[in-house]
Amino acid sequence: MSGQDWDKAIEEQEKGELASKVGNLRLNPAEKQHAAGDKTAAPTQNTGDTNNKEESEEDVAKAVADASLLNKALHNKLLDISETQLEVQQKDPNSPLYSVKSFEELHLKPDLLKGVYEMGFNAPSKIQETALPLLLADPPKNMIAQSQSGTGKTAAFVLTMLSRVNTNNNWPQAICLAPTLELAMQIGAVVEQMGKNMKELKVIYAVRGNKLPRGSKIEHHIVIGTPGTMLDWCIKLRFIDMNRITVFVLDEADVMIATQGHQDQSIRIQRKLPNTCQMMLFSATYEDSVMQFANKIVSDPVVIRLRREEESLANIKQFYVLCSNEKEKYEALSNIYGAITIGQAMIFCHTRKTANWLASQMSREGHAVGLLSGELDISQRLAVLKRFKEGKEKILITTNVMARGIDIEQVTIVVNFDLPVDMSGQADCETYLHRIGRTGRFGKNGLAINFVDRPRNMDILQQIERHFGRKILPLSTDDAEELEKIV
Ligand SMILES: Nc1ncnc2c1ncn2[C@@H]1O[C@H](COP(=O)(O)OP(=O)(O)OP(=O)(O)O)[C@@H](O)[C@H]1O
Repeated sequence: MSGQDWDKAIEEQEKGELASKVGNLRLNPAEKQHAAGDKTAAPTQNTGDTNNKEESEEDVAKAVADASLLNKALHNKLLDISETQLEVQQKDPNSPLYSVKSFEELHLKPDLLKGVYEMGFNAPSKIQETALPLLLADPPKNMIAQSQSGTGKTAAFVLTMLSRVNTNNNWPQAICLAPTLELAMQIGAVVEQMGKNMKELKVIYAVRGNKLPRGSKIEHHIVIGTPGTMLDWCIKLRFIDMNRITVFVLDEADVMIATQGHQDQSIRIQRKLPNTCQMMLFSATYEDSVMQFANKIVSDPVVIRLRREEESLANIKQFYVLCSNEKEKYEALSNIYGAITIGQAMIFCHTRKTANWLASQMSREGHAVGLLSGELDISQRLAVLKRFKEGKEKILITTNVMARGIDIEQVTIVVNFDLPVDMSGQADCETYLHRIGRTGRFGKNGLAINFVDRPRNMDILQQIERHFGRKILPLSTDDAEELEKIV
């Protein structure tokens, strides 16, 4: 098969997988609203013009939101995070922390507890154990919670919203903000599933295109939406009486801050809420920029962080292989594959062209290869990622752009076919950490192999070594015995 044939074959294979695999990504707001008993118009796509600056910011925001959506779709069950550490910073020492081991201990409404069990949740996840007693406490606690995707954050705040709304009162009591329509719809799906036994419950989506007549008063208990439309509904159109909101959730704060407009709108909404309203903010990362934003949104919070090993390189063995050109790199890769048993590998290339070429070469040699490339839309990317996750392909070849922010739980080896560099050609250490952090998760030992085109890339490798203060050892891929020793 030629490279091109192969590209075509994989494309067809990916498309074939789609129908069965990505159903729950194709969320239809109209259906969701119908399911929630809503009679309002279905949202449509925005066709408004944007200027160039907004477009580029939107591009970044879209990439970040896409990654988040893919992560959600990939993590359809809880991660095994037994070796992560939970850190809780609490401002009020008079209110002791305690954690629960069962949902019964939370004294939920019977209909809600039934919904939780019907979702197959037997016991709270690690973050839920600690967060839920605080979130459901009286008086309510404000919270900033950070933990990676798939640890149960969404379920925690949805449970809180559902616990706090009184369905006898036909007005909005909980507002939830998400960065995109798709992410808002995903939250809505969890609300509807968990609250399905709460017969009177009504949910509405404040998202682009969902137009209500002027002068409307919303009677739904929970409003989920994106900052722009929510701001209009709350302030300009006054569909919602802000003084009656008792719970405010801001999800995916790290994705939200990719757009300045979203930040400003979120802050303006939050300012209109009463002091008594419980505020919560969730994020998958804990960067300074996220925390600065979080502190503007949530006053006097309990801060919960779930730390994972990924943030350190301590348990990852790092090597480099000197090569002169791509052919030599390919031979080195073949030697590694010939000498050691590799579970699953991720291989990072600098360009789409190299990734395509490498995928076709490896596939020709009989390897089961997945290719995450720039041509794929989000559903296709999900299909590739799912196949890899399910072990149908043992090798995933990708470029930086595609893999950024996507959370693949465990691979045995990461190969930097090309070292990560920034726009100015300098070492991109943050990306390096993100790439190789995919191996060595949860305290297991990981392996990272860097291919170095001499001599220029040696300098980049040394920059990475200096940055992390860790030696990257030379490796000769001609010596099978030496190769065996590295695993
Ligand atoms: N206590 C639980 N028991 C079993 N499964 C759970 C529990 N809590 C959540 N889950 C499931 O685990 C998966 C991840 O949960 P959730 O979506 O709440 O995590 P998250 O941290 O918000 O991650 P993401 O940002 O990817 O959505 C979901 O499929 C959810 O249904």
